[in-house]
Amino acid sequence: MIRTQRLAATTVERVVSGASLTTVLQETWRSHSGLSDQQRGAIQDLSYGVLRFYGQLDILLGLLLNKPLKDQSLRYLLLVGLYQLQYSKTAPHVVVDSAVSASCSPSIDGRNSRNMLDPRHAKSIGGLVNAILRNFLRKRPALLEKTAATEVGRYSHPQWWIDKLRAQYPSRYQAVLETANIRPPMALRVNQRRTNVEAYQKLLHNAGLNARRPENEWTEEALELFHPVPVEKLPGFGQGLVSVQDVAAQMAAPLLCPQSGMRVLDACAAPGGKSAHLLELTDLELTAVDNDGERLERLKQNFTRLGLKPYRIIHGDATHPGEWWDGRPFDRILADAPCSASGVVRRHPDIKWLRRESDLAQFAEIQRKTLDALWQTLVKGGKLLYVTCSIFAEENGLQVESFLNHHPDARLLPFSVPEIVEGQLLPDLHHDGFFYALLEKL
Ligand SMILES: C[S@@+](CC[C@H](N)C(=O)[O-])C[C@H]1O[C@@H](n2cnc3c(N)ncnc32)[C@H](O)[C@@H]1O
Repeated sequence: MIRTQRLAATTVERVVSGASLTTVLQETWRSHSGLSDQQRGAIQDLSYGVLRFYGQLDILLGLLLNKPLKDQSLRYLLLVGLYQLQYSKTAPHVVVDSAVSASCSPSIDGRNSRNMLDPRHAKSIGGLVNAILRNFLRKRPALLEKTAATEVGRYSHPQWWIDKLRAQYPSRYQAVLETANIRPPMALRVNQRRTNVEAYQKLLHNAGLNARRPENEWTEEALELFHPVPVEKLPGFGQGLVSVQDVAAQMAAPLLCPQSGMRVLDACAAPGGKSAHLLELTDLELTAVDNDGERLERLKQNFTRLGLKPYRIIHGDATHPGEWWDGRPFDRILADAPCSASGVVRRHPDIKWLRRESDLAQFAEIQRKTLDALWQTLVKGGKLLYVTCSIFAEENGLQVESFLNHHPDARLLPFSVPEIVEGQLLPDLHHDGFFYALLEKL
């Protein structure tokens, strides 16, 4: 466990310094190729867990320290230890002993080598780690109460994020914040070109995996697994029977109401989840555009796995359609714009610590440019579905309001889904947070 604690600590440290969790983990797997599946799973669990509760753990650690720690790697190791003591099933003495050993053994990445050179220093660091973690165990109820007296400690989100949600959703912000710290379910989209929900549910059952239809009736193809598993364990995954996709994300394709033979543009398409769903539903002349070449490769792999054939895949910029558009207007456009991703924090707990409040204005500007540019490529009478996985009004309701003010030839169409309130679907235990606006060109 020493190694997993250390690597998780390094991972969290790098994320808090500005790197994305997915990127850091990928680099860790590459540079530590000898890790077993179990070790990888443990490092991943610890890193996700610490980031989920980073606000609370950071305040707890502050209460346990007499003065701030200079050694940052030690600080992150202690956060990992506190997370394990509070949230994991590992026996407390195992967590503490392992953290003590991890703190005074030579670092995996070489940064702690001075401890190895000076045994007295190593001993005093080990003693400090032991004292802090045992102090937490002794004084846990009082410390937790003190931590929960602050909003950051209670909700483990940055204060600006909490303030914004409180202002925008006065009666629902607490539930939204609490839900964001709960592990998400694993939702599947059954490829109706290859099988159907009932048949796939049986396949899952035969493989010892149980799944249910989601309570809402938003999409016909969704299943929710009782227990998440790696995709390789899903029967027929490689043969394209199924994809992993949140239930709320599965609303996009039906909301766009595509009809057979239509010219459809997915302008921010990679890695292709919503494009693939569109093609699974209907025969379309689908153009998939994205400005990220690597993500487009993943889109191509997904289409191949699912047996789907788009009309064109274009490495291009949605804000400059003149560079790739053939001039024939589209009947339907999906604009799943880049956004803060504040609605998918359960799946990506790093997001809440990486985002700055000032990022919202930048996202809103890219979204505005994307909408303005794509509108020119839509046929009269055609529909554009604007989507974000954000829960902030700046990227959602306010963005669409401003668009409608500047485009007299646009009309906002209503949805018949009661959970979508003014376009916003807030996250809950069963799905992520999304925003949807269906605009018709008059
Ligand atoms: C929310 S993700 C799309 C997810 C995708 N629709 C799906 O369901 O799998 C947003 C995408 O927009 C792409 N993007 C960002 N800016 C873009 C631009 N100016 N032009 C085209 N694509 C862009 C990003 O590379 C990213 O893949």
